[in-house]
Amino acid sequence: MKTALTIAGSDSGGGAGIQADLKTFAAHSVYGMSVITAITAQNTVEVRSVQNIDEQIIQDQIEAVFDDLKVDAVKIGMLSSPSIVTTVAETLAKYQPNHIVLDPVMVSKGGHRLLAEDAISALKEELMPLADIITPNIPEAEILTEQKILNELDMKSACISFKKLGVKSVLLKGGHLSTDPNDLFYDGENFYWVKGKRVHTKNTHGTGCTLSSAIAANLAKGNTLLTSVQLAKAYIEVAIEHSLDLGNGHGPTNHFYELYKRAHLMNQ
Ligand SMILES: Nc1ncnc2c1ncn2[C@@H]1O[C@H](COP(=O)(O)OP(=O)(O)O)[C@@H](O)[C@H]1O
Ligand SMILES: Cc1ncc(COP(=O)(O)OP(=O)(O)O)c(N)n1
Repeated sequence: MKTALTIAGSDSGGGAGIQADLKTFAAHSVYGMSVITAITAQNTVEVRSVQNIDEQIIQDQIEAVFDDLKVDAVKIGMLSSPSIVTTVAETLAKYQPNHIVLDPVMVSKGGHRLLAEDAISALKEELMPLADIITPNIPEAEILTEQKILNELDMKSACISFKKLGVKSVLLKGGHLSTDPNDLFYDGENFYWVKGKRVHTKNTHGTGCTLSSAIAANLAKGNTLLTSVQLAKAYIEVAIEHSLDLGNGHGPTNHFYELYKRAHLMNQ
C-alpha cells in the first residue's frame, strides 16, 4: 500500500489539520501517518487556544516514522513557531523524502494566527526550498512574496516571485478571489490553470488542508505533479459541493462523498 505522512496541527473539530489530512489519505486508499506539531482547541466557529508540541517530541515523531516505515509522500501544514519550522526542516533534510507538499498555513478562517509572524522568514528560507510544491492561498502568497494579488495576472507575477525565492513549483489557490476559484500551477517553466466552479456554501472549513493532502496522496500513488494537482482539485470540488452542515460556523468538507455514494450510505 502507498503511504503518506502529514506533519501538521490537530483540529479538535475534525475539519482541518491532521484530521482532514488523514481522512483525505484514507479516501485515496493511501495509508496515513501523522506527526503532530500543535494541538488546537477548535470548532467550526473559532480557534480557542493552541498548545505547541515540544520540538524534541516533533523530531522524535518524524524519526520514529522514517526509521521504520516507508514514506511515499509528505504533506506539511500548521507549524506554529520558528523553532518548529527549523526542527521540521532539519529533521526532514536527514531523510530526503521523495515528495514534499508544503501548505504554508498562516491564519484560520476565523482569523486566528496559526503561524507566528516571526516564523515566516524561517518558513521562507529553511522549508520552502525543500518542498516539491507549495500551496499558498492568496493572502499567504501576498505575505510571502510581499506583493498585492488582485487578479489572475497578479497571480502569474507572484508565481515568478516564488521561483526567485527558490521554490520548485507552486499551486497558487484562487479561492479567495471573487471570481471562480481558478488555481494557478507553475512548475518553474510553464503555467497551467486548474479551473474550478464556485460552490456557494459557507461550509469550507479545511479546504486548503484537504487539497494539499490530496496532492500528497496522488504523488504517493505515482502520479506526476501536474496530474496530482488536477486530481486533487477535482476531489476538493466534490468535497465542497457535498460539504457537511455540521456546527454553527464553517462546516467541514465531505472527504468520503464518493465512497459513501458507492456504498449507498448517504442520508442514513
Ligand atoms: N466556494 C468554493 N467553491 C469551489 N472551490 C473552492 C471554493 N473555495 C475554495 N475553493 C477551492 O478550494 C481549494 C482550497 O482553496 P482556499 O479555500 O483558497 O484555501 P485555504 O483553505 O488555504 O484558504 C482551492 O482549490 C480553491 O480554489
Ligand atoms: C490545525 C489546523 N491546521 C490548519 C488550519 C487551516 O486550514 P485551512 O484548510 O486553511 O482551513 P480554514 O482554516 O481556512 O478553514 C486549521 N484551521 N487548523
